[in-house]
Amino acid sequence: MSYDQIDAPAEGEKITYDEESGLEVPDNPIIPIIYGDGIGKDVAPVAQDVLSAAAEATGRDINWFRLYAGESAREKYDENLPEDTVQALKDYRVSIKGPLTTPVGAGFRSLNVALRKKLDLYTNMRPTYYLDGVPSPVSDPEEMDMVNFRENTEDVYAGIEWEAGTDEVEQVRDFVEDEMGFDSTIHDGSVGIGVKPISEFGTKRLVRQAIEYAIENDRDSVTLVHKGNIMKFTEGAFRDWGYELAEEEFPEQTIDEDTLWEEYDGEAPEDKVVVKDRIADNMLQQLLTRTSNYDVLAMPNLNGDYLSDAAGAQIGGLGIAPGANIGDGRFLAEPVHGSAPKHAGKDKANPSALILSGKILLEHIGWQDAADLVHDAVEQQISSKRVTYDLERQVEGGEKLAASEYAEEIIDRIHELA
Ligand SMILES: NC(=O)C1=CN([C@@H]2O[C@H](COP(=O)(O)OP(=O)(O)OC[C@H]3O[C@@H](n4cnc5c(N)ncnc54)[C@H](OP(=O)(O)O)[C@@H]3O)[C@@H](O)[C@H]2O)C=CC1
Ligand SMILES: O=C(O)CCC(=O)C(=O)O
Ligand SMILES: [Mg+2]
Repeated sequence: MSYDQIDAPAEGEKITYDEESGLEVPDNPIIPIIYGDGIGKDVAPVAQDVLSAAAEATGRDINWFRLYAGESAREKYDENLPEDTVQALKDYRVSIKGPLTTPVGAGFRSLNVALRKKLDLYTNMRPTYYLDGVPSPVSDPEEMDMVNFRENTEDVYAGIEWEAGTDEVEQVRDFVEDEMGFDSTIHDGSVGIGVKPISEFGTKRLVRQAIEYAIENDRDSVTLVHKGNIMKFTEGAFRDWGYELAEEEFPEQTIDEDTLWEEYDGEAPEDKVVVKDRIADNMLQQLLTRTSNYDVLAMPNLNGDYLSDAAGAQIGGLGIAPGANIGDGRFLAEPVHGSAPKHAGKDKANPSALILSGKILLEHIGWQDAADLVHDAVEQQISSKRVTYDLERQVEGGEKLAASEYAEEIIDRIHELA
């Protein structure tokens, strides 16, 4: 396998994939890593060290393959997302990345979204769970144990939009008003117009992953989160296709909420996953008021983006909220947070979100023992109150550590726990 400006590590083997048997993972895999922009450059190298320590403590060896995107790629390649990077992510299948900055209002489109689309990583899975000792603005943060499945390739993130003042936007306006009959719906004068595609295919493969996850992990419910009362033919269709998929493909394993009450008096049998739906604005308050009623959530792209940051705030904030992008035979771990430019280059941002994203990666390749070590070491470290600035400011008696010091102490704990 040859690339233009990068070389794969000389040591290590490739993770391979077969549609029938899934991933084949050697004990010395090559795993690509993109450090990312902003705080990515602070948290990624130290998270990498923590994950290497967990692998070594369980008798394995990760051979990291550094790839470039965003600022680092502009320096090396004079472009944002080189073909080398995309090709290596495809070739090596299981990877991890830090955050990449996207300019607001103008400039290039999101490289994070581009990667998800180019690799067809159609699900963004963001688990939100409580770690002992984590400070939280709510009284019962331990009630939060949700896994968000966010559709990753369509919705308003498809990037189909036209800028105010262009010929294109005026053509779209004419089409919408004159040919589609929405006369007087759009205000006169400057306007930007976007398109929100939500497909049956995109919805069903996302909801399928969410239901499969719920079944495999013994979860109680899958909630479809949508704004289908207003956006009837996009988010409303998302809800309808979600229920349809559950009925078509999981008739024995799922029941809907009506059946739950009519046949089971609100107590679902142990072997059934309840499929229900909530309108998105209500869901955002239910996160706070009825936290323990929710388990696995499945939703279109924008709802999932908003909801995962809001849920993360309840369990300590973006500094500890992990995630991963998942497709068929491809996986890219990535925290919920962005590049937080104002904290960049100061060795202060919390690396836990990226470390715990790496924990999802370890689980994905079947290294549960290494994943457990990472989880336990991070939890112990937070309970010790020796934490990064974001948690220190919320913990009584906390001591502030640099990101690198915090990660070193986690590595010491991994060695002690192993
Ligand atoms: N997947 C990706 O790569 C993502 C990229 N982005 C991009 O990142 C850029 C910045 O976005 P922005 O809206 O500021 O959101 P960010 O998630 O980057 O940061 C928002 C705030 O969250 C807190 N925070 C985030 N990460 C950490 C961390 N690791 N440790 C401690 N605190 C943290 C900080 O809060 P405080 O200052 O209060 O301490 C920070 O100011 C944008 O260009 C955006 O497009 C955004 C989200 C995801
Ligand atoms: O790509 C970006 O810059 C932002 C994306 C984002 O907020 C997310 O995926 O959570
Ligand atoms: Mg986001």
